[in-house]
Amino acid sequence: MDNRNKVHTSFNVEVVWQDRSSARSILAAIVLVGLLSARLVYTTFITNTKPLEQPLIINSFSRTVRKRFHAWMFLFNGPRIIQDRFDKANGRSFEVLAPDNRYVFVSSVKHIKELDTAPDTVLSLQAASKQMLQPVYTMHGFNWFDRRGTEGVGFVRALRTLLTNNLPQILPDLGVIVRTRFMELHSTHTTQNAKNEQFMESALAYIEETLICAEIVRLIPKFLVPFIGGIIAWRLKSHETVFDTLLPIAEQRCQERDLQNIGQAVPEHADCIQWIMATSPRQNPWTAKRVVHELMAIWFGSVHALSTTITFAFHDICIHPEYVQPLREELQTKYGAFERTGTGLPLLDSFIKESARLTPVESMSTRRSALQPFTLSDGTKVSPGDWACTPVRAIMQSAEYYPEPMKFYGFRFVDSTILLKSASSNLNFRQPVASKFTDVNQAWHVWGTGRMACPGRYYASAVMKVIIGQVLKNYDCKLAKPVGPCSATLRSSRHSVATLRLGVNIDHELQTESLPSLLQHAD
Ligand code: HEM
Repeated sequence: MDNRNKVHTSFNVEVVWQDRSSARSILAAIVLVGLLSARLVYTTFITNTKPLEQPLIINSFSRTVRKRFHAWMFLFNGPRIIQDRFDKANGRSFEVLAPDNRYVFVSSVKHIKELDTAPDTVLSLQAASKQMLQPVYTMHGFNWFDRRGTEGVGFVRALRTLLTNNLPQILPDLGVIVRTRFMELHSTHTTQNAKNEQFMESALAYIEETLICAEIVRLIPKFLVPFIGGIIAWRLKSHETVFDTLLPIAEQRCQERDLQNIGQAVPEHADCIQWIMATSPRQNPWTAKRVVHELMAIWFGSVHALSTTITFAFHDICIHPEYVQPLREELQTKYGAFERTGTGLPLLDSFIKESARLTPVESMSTRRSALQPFTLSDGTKVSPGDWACTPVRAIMQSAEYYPEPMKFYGFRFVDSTILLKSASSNLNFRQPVASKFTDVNQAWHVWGTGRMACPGRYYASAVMKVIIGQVLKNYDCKLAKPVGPCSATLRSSRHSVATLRLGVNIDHELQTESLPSLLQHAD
């Protein structure tokens, strides 16, 4: 540990929106701005203009333009707009407009329950995810059903139960992979050790491409979607590579499944492909193509939020260095037990939770797209196509649930029996009731709410502890650029733009590598 003070060189870990993709992102942004303007003109002048004989035409026109302008502003300033409306709403439901959507935000226990108990044929998470990700164009033609359960919800058991139960088998390997990967980063300067480098590259690019391209498809006028979406799908290569690489594996597994059904002995596999297959509908088992589509959707859902949350946690480690020592002490004494069980490390758990509370990836949670008209008990209407959702960031930063809500207290969630000897009162600041990062309740919507809360959260939490734990144990961490923004906003999401510098006791040159690639290796 002492030699951390002797650091004389460092390497950079650049996260999420990285150098090698920035050219692509800029190009996409230019295209996007062009499309935005086209859509603004289209919606303002074509779809919203009233007949000329109407009185107050000028007023109505300027109102429409103002409304459209605010809706477009949501793309660049979503979290602030949601916060402002939340502050004014005083616990009532409120509306936010985006260019392509009307969002109805609810934050009371009663209204959230109404969303959770609405039938899947009326309010749909699947339909909201489909609009958000445009999988037909970004995920190799995956056209999932709007209605939840049409093809089973086996993936919930696969992730919530089977994946979680297997954490003790997965975590030790994951720890080795993370350690090795970081050692490679500063010793060889290459990333050539993956089994299939092209697949790994594509699996990472696929996340960024999905985000950017789904955004374009959502914003262009509807009649252009099949045409432009088709071009995008054809131009994107990463989703094709991911699909083509996984398909033969899934085909082989399907063959093994068929052989097993007629009583033949087949190899055993303990991985997500197998669990997804095992939990697919018995009557109508999924084809290899369907299994790969499911994996691609889960891959997107897991990597994006996970890697960004980890990055923000690293950012907080850099700007709150007083937490490093107690976290290291906990890791030294308790990491082994955590690896064996997949649970534990309460200080690190609380630190990550506090980081996610103050810098959540998302400001909107529990998204449900209305398939049929829906009315909340206060009379607020959610029309087909509108979304009902919760203002997760605003709730998590509300004084109603969190004392001194805007202050970072890394250990505020730990049990009061785990008091730190010799720690300042800052470090010992506690919430009235202890809680865990994986909890789901009225004050904590990071994983959604109710019956559809994220089934991958136990895995996500454990993976974060492995990665952050390994870095804390072995490296000093600081921001390469301490001043300047650490994130960029798109709609209601924040994306990290931070660069971390990890100090090690070896000479080497600067190198950039992305955090999500660690996760690729873990897979
Ligand atoms: C920090 C990381 C993550 C965050 C913040 C997150 C957050 C969420 C949220 C907000 C939802 C929607 C729940 C609702 O609307 O009520 C969700 C659903 C889901 N998540 Fe996660 N998630 C994360 C990681 C993961 C991982 C690692 C996996 C897979 C291993 C995963 C798989 C899923 C799936 C399959 C669903 C859909 C559940 C359903 O339809 O019932 N997530 N997640």
